Amino acid sequence: MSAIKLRENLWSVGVLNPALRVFDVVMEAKYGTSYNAYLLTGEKNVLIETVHLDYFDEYLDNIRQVLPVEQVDYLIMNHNEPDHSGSVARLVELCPKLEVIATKAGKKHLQDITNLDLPCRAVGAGDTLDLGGGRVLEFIPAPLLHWADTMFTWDKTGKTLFTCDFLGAHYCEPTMLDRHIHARKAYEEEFRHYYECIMGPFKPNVLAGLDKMPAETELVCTSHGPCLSDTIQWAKDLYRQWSTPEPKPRRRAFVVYASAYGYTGMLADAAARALEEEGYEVVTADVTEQPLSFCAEQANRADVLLVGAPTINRAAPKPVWDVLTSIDPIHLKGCAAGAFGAYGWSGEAAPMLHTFLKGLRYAAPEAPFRVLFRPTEADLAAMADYARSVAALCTSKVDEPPAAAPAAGGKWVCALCGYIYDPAEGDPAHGIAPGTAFADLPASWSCPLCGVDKGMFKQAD
Ligand SMILES: Cc1cc2nc3c(=O)[nH]c(=O)nc-3n(C[C@H](O)[C@H](O)[C@H](O)COP(=O)(O)O)c2cc1C
Repeated sequence: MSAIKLRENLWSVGVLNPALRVFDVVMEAKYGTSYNAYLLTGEKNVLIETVHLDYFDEYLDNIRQVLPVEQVDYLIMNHNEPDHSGSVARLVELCPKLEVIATKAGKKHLQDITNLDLPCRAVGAGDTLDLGGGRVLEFIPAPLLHWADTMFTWDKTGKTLFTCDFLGAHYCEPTMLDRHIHARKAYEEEFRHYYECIMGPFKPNVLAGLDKMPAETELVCTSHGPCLSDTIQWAKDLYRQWSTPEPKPRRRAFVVYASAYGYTGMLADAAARALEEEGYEVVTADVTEQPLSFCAEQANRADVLLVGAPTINRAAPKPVWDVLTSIDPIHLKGCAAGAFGAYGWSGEAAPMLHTFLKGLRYAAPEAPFRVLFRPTEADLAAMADYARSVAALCTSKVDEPPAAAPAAGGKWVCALCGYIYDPAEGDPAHGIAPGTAFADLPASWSCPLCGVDKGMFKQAD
């Protein structure tokens, strides 16, 4: 793909990778992808993103179709995953006077990815870059969309928002414009697939990101797939719909199991009955009868998860693992889980499942529950007790009322790395005196451990 003029002073200089079929190890890419990058020209010339290292030469050719690469003044990195930042080191080699711009977390990622001490300016909310000629870029941090370092860059003059992965899709559109997509249905499916795999784990951040998009945006330049102009509202509406939590009047439990001779199934039924009596909305599924997609969805929406498997050849059978490895572990706060199963002599399955669930950071009882061959009535009663003991560990909320305005004096915790800001201690290493309330920290303050912005902190329980 060559350089494409998108607007006055704005060029697409990214590349297509139509042969890609698997992205980030786990994500199918039926139609390949593009590594998008943009060049803003004027008194100062600005590149936004680089591309995957394998495509650096093509990227360079595209830039050179517009201007000599040595004339680029700034490189803005909205997000530093290596598919976008992979070529930064080579670009800096060619343009030693280039100044790189990223969030504080982005600067750190970039240094860890290039292993170089790059000339990088860290920017935060409201910071701007004056390009001369009346063109000023504004930076809008939008953390965890989908990395800690993510930000949007807003070009008010061109009414263009550079969103990196946000609103993107793995799709090759050679013209780079949504209005030219021929296989519309295929693109829409990829748009959804991309949301589910990349943005889905960060739904609250997606809603925050939508609210940060300037209303007058006319062009959205993403980092994968076509730029959006005609379909901005369509894309925003879908992101909002997919990210808005459904009402949850009751806690949900999912009892999922496999069973060769029905013994583990008997335990599953006893657990489901007990949880129903506890007031839970309960779904039960045998993994050999229900599709993995259904089981994965139920596991991800459950407040309490009970996983059962017989021991088969000293392990739990694969279909059960398929469900467990489909769980998105990012938002399991408050959720509880337990493992159970029938066995014949060695009984490894339930302990293995239990260890895995604890590894995902579910609240879990001390031990799994297992029974030799066919459960007795006493075993079924004990299984019901076990299910209740798991439910007792669940602390997830039901239909949470809108968050009250945070009190100024309490502790705050970083959602990314767990660092706790204690007003009593302050952060003297960064000029914050003991006794400074979180609300009084300057907007430029960031997490001393991982570098994310203040906005990533939540009030500690
Ligand atoms: C092919 C096969 C392999 C098994 N391997 C083990 C094993 O390694 N260790 C064990 O404790 N039980 C083993 N068992 C016994 C089952 O775990 C036991 O029959 C259990 O009660 C089955 O429960 P279910 O009816 O829920 O499938 C095996 C059973 C089968 C059919």
